[in-house]
Amino acid sequence: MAAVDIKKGLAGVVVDYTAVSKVNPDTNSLLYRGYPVQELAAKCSFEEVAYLLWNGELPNETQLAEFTARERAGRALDPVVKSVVDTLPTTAHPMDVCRTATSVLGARHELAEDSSPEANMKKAIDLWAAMPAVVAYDQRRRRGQDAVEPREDLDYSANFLWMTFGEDPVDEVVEAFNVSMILYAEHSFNASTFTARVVTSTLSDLHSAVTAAIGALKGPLHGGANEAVMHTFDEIGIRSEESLEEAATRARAWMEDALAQKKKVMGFGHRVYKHGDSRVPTMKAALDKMIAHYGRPELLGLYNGLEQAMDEAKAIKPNLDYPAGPTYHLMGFDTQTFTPLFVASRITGWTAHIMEQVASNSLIRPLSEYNGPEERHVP
Ligand SMILES: CC(=O)SCCNC(=O)CCNC(=O)[C@H](O)C(C)(C)COP(=O)(O)OP(=O)(O)OC[C@H]1O[C@@H](n2cnc3c(N)ncnc32)[C@H](O)[C@@H]1OP(=O)(O)O
Ligand SMILES: O=C([O-])CC(=O)C(=O)O
Repeated sequence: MAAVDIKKGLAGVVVDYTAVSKVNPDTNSLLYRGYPVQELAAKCSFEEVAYLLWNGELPNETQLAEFTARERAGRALDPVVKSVVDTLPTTAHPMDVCRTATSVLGARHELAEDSSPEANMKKAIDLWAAMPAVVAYDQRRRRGQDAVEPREDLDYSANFLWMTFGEDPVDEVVEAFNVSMILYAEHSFNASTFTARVVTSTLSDLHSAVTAAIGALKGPLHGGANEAVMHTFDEIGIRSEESLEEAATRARAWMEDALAQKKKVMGFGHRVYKHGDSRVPTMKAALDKMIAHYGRPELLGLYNGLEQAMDEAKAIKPNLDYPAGPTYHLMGFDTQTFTPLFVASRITGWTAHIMEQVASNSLIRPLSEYNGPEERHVP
């Protein structure tokens, strides 16, 4: 039998063109529609970046005003979604809640079966606008709290924090949250985006594709890693009375032990970047600001200790989920809510890819090499 070149995990396989983003591991850079992500994070609101991903250009003032008005008009918690969420146990994983809510919103959308460019753009904006209410309400109901009404005077990030915590958000926190939303928005053919493109390639609808993408993002080898990072911190033990150095020493010992046991430590490594994730320095700077804001140096100790021990032992660098996890923890999100925050952001990238797939579609259907039993017959 001739040897077949199996590309396990599709590693290194170029599947299609995309104009949405460029991940370049050689220059350690990430461009959204040509713009370096660090510049977008420093100079733009998440709304501007969402507009860019969907339209290919940054909005002018008039376009931004019209776009933000559309987003603000779609923020309220859909009463049917709320009633469905209320039937789910509070022990349900928030990613399952997000996935279910997306499915309900799809089934209820007046353009559910329309995949024209105009319909898909409307569905993308509607879903993106609706998701913070779902994520925020789900965290609140698990804490025994009622839903909070959205505020039209706040931007996307500030309103997200408002609807989650019901308190006026602090500018510094909003800024760090906005950075995380921008950095999480898009990353070429990652597993969840590819999932969305596979579903779209069968000419299925946008909400079906996003529902499937949420399922793919949930796993700890992908978006679920931001939650897993916090579980690592919890396992090591967060001790607020501890100094940075003491925390780092304990974290180093934990990592050495984990690696000796050949454990995979979530928040480290990447399929494409081999010398560090382009987004980490920007997210780490946001984390540093939050550590200073909340006065929690021991978290930086844990962060540094794990990073240094991993680098020394295996030269594997952190990915975006590593600084994002403790940042969201400091802001007050439940650990299980971290990946749904990623969902709210990545809806922009997923749906940009869905629209690109529709515009230049070919059914995605690779081949496999059979290695089961030889042909046989029922006795
Ligand atoms: C936003 C995001 O989705 S970013 C990714 C988030 N995911 C994680 O943080 C999960 C942890 N990381 C990993 O599992 C991997 O690095 C992946 C899945 C992200 C990329 O994996 P791949 O490119 O398939 O590399 P693979 O898993 O084969 O690892 C290559 C080697 O590095 C090791 N390695 C890679 N990541 C890690 C890690 N996080 N901890 C320990 N060892 C690791 C592997 O054990 C393997 O070692 P070996 O050759 O001795 O067997
Ligand atoms: O690109 C990947 O494989 C995973 C990732 O970092 C992302 O989706 O943001």
